[in-house]
Amino acid sequence: MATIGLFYGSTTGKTADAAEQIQAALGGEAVVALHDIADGDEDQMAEYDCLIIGCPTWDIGELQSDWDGAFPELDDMDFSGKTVAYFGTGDQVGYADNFMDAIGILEEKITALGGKTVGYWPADDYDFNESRALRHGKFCGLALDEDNESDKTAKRIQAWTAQLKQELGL
Ligand SMILES: Cc1cc2nc3c(=O)[nH]c(=O)nc-3n(C[C@H](O)[C@H](O)[C@H](O)COP(=O)(O)O)c2cc1C
Repeated sequence: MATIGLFYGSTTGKTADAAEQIQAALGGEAVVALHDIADGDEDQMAEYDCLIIGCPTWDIGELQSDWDGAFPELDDMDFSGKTVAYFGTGDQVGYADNFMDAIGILEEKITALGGKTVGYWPADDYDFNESRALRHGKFCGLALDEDNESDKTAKRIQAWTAQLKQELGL
C-alpha cells in the first residue's frame, strides 16, 4: 500500500495536533508519515503518490509562516499524478472574511502544478463571510476551528478521514 505523506505547518500547535489525530485516524505511522514543514522537508513531497497538506491561516488571509517560506519552492515541483488532500485550522468568528484562506492558496497552486484534489468538505456547518478555500460551495479540504468549535474537531476528523479512506481506496 502506498504511504501517504502529511506535510503541515503550525505556529501555536493546533494544526500539529490535528495532523496527529488525522494520522491516527488513517491508521498511524505505518500509513501516514508526518512532516513538519518547519524542518524544510518539502522536497520529500516528491516521494509520495498521496499527500495531505495542513496549513492554518495567519495574518489575515495569509499562509502560516513556515508554509510561506516553502511556497516559492513548490514552483519547482511536479505534482502530476499526485492525489492531494488539504486541511486547515482557522477562526471563523475573528476572521470571518478570510476563514481558511491558506488551504485555498495552497490548493490553487498545487492544482496548477498538476495535483488532483480529494477530500472536499461541506461548508454548511460553519458561519463565516468569505473564504479563498471555497470551490463550488465546498471547502477544498477539511476546515477545523479550534478557536470556536473545538468540540466538533474529533467528529469532523473522523468523518473526513472516513471519506478520504474511500477516495484513496485505503
Ligand atoms: C494574528 C492572527 C491572525 C489570524 N488570521 C486568520 C485568518 O485570516 N483566517 C483564519 O481562518 N484564521 C486566522 N487566525 C486563526 C488561526 O488560524 C487559528 O488560531 C489556528 O488554529 C492557528 O493554528 P496553529 O496553532 O497551527 O498555528 C489568526 C490568528 C491570529 C492570532
